[in-house]
Amino acid sequence: MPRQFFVGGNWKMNGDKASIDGIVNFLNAGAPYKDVEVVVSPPSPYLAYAKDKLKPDVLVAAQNCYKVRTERGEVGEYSLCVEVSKGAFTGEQSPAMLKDLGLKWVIIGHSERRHVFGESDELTADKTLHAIQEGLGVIFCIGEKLEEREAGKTKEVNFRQLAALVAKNPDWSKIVVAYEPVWAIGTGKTASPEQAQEVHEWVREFLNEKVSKEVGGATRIIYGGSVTPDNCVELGKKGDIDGFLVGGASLKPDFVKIINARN
Ligand SMILES: O=C(CO)COP(=O)(O)O
Repeated sequence: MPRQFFVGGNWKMNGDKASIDGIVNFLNAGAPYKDVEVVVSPPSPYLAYAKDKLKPDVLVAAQNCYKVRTERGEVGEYSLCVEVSKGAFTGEQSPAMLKDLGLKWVIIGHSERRHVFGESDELTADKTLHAIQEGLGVIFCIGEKLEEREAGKTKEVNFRQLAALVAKNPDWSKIVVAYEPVWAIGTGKTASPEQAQEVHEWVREFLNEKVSKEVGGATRIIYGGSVTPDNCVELGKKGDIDGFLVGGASLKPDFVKIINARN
């Protein structure tokens, strides 16, 4: 089955009601989005505001959520992943709450969470598991830093981040993998279509091998890092690039061109 193109807009910590009204206007004015899944991700305080105004073919994702709690068995023979829908975790939001808002997606493991807030591979995998257990889809971000790429560690870093999730045995039908090389995020330095395709191919091979050929073939692997209306068409022509996760350019009207990169 062909993989449906997927375009996400990650607004990060940007926007207020007035600017969100503007984004909603250009997204709602676009012709019905065909053959592409469109998901935008406002900051938490605006999730409900944006969702209420957007037309139904634009879905809304949160940018973060709480994790599962792992409990060891009595004799340490097994571990149990416990979902936590509420509790004393100041500043957190549970997947159950996101579902209650009618959201279908959450972004997890963005490099800004990993590197600005120090979130580990393990925590990222635990958050992903929790979101999936609650029925949400997860945009699971991976990517190497510039010094890691220069040290020849691109494959190793991306595989390590993925392996933490593979170890949790998640439902892969709920996961979109976003390859976002850290050196390309917000820098204006896009990975070339060839550079991105190379890593996407590695990721697919990794999933083929470590999970199954079915999962490798079906999982959407999207690219993020300085995607613009000017470079999206060439990137989107590559066989293993199944869409984009867009930061800065998702706040501007030309985002609609990126949504339609394959049309
Ligand atoms: O981090 C990104 C999307 O999650 C990419 O950001 P930019 O498109 O601004 O480089």
